[in-house]
Amino acid sequence: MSALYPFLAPDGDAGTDLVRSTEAKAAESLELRLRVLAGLGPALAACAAAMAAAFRAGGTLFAFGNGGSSTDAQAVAQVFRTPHGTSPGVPAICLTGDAALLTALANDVAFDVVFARQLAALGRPGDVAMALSTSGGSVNVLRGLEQARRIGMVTVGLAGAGGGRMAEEGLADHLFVVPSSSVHRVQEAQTTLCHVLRELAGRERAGT
Ligand SMILES: O=C(CO)[C@@H](O)[C@H](O)[C@H](O)[C@H](O)COP(=O)(O)O
Repeated sequence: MSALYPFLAPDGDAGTDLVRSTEAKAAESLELRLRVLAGLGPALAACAAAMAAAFRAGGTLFAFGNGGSSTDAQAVAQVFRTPHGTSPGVPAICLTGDAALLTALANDVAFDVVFARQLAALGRPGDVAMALSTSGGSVNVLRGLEQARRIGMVTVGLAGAGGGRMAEEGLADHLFVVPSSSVHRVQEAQTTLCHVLRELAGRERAGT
């Protein structure tokens, strides 16, 4: 019987295997998150301070990514916009929420520019671009970061798998690499990093 997931323990070997593999994944996920957070403390604090300064000056956060990272970018925009205790919400927009716009840009221009073109239209110097990618190599994400830098935005990159081109090309002022080649483990750890950044930036902004 699993302590973590008793509902996953039907009779028989298949059920036992499922429980074991689920528990192994949960343990791997927890260990990775703890390791990442332990190694990135000062970098997270520096990034949160830069984000808080941007928000104090009226800046907006733009989050973007593909697939599961698109879902995570939507969660980022929601969690930064929502007030938490004494910390007010900040302007935050996810660049994958508008299907009409995304499909028009992809169909009429190119999929590689779906984030860059939106940032060209909406971004201002001092805004914050947060790019999420598990490979660090999605071209539309890299083009988005390039555009954000051209505008003079603060660029934040979350990548896995060694950081990929996002790391090689130095496209993020604040880069957080999750050392795993598992897309799912990377996404789980990135979600945690985003929540920590929101909390630290909120505290920094509130001066607590
Ligand atoms: O999330 C999953 C699988 O869980 C996929 O949808 C995954 O996000 C997609 O393959 C993305 O296109 C991968 O892009 P990236 O993370 O390498 O930038």
